[in-house]
Amino acid sequence: MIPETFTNLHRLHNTLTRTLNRSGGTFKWKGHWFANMDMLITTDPLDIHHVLSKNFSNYPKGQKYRKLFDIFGDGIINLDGHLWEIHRKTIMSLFRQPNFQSVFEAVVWNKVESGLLPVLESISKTGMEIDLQEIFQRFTFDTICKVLLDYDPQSLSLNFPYIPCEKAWVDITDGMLYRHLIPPIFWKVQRLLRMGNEKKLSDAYNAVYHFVDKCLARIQHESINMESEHVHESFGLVTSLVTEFKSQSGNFGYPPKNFVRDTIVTLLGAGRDTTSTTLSWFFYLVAKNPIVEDKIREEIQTFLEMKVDDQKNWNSKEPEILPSGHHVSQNTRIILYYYGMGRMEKIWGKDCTEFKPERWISEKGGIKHEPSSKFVAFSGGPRTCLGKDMSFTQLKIVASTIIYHYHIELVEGHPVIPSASMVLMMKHGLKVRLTKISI
Ligand code: HEM
Repeated sequence: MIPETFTNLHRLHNTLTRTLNRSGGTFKWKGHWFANMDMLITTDPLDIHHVLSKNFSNYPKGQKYRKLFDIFGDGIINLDGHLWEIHRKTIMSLFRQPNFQSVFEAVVWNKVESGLLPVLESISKTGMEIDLQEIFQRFTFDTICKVLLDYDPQSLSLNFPYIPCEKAWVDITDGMLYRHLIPPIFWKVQRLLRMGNEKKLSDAYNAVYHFVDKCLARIQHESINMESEHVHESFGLVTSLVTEFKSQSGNFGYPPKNFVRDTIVTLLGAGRDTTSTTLSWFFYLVAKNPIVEDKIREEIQTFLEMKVDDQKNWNSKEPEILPSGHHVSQNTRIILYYYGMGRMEKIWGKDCTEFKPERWISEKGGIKHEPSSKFVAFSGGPRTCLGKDMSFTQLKIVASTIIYHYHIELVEGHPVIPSASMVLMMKHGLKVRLTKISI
């Protein structure tokens, strides 16, 4: 049953969403006794608010989560309690440094000019089809590496170089989901024997660690050989990470072993496929709705003339009853089902599956904001995504650059379906043809 579920994940999502729509948004699933995997799947905004915000302290991620996402080690995504608080404050204060946003913007613009536009220009001239998803994965990999590690691997170049760490993330996000779908005992045995999905994961982990360790060794080497007053200017993030950890942790003292590596790997993982996948689905929808493409282009033009935005697991520490009336205990794995949430008639109305960007625009013409318990793409409560602003910067710059310069046409007959991965990438990529717009 599991391998079939895995290969037909998009059908599973559709069936699950239909069932949730019929059952009022939440249902409980009793797993096999040997798997110890009872599940409560919910799309109910009140339950989501309860778990993520109101009774946050009763829903730590726990050891099970940490074992599933072992690639991130002691990175923020795996932590609970006091250590999580320190990591959160540390990363927040780095991302909120006065010049951080402008440095990030500069990195993104630079990649647009040195990588994205030359590649699109060259491909559009030949009239060949391209996989836009791959372009976005390479783009976001280069920018996140540059910001975190002060190193641009230039994976988005005309010769499309093979960089093991860049490719490894696809195996990691697929493999993580596989671990979620099978009883833990199975993947643990596979890991012990280094076979199947676990062999692939282990190779992918090694590729990531090798890349990150090499970059960190270079930073360390260069910082030793540099005049102390220049260290901060060049290697801001890694150096500041340790300094900031010490200041945030008070008497906690020195960062744990592997602190820098785990943090960098976590931020690489958090920052790459999330943004590239968002861009891929955005362009898929835009290409299917040319009127929207035209409207966006018109807006960019006006703007320029004037010179002037998955799913998660939680366990309950103490048994309790959720707002939807469902009882949860320590053995209930709670799935906050984000895919289904975006398709719930109860939340968004009968037209919830139609592409209507205007639903996000208020009567006065501004952006209509929804509470994070309803629009949960960036999570909510104390664990809200820390890279939301970064990803919006990147999404806006890339989307407007491409729409301004090119008309996008989907390659007919190419199947666009979600892959079996933690971040819902497109299984076969997004094959398109580009036509240059004469400006
Ligand atoms: C469209 C892009 C993005 C989406 C949809 C997104 C979504 C999310 C979600 C759903 C979570 C909660 C995960 C969980 O609790 O298990 C999260 C957490 C997080 N995200 Fe993002 N993210 C995006 C981009 C980024 C970027 C670019 C970064 C920065 C490099 C980033 C950094 C983080 C961090 C550090 C956390 C952990 C917060 C915590 O546990 O306190 N994200 N993100």
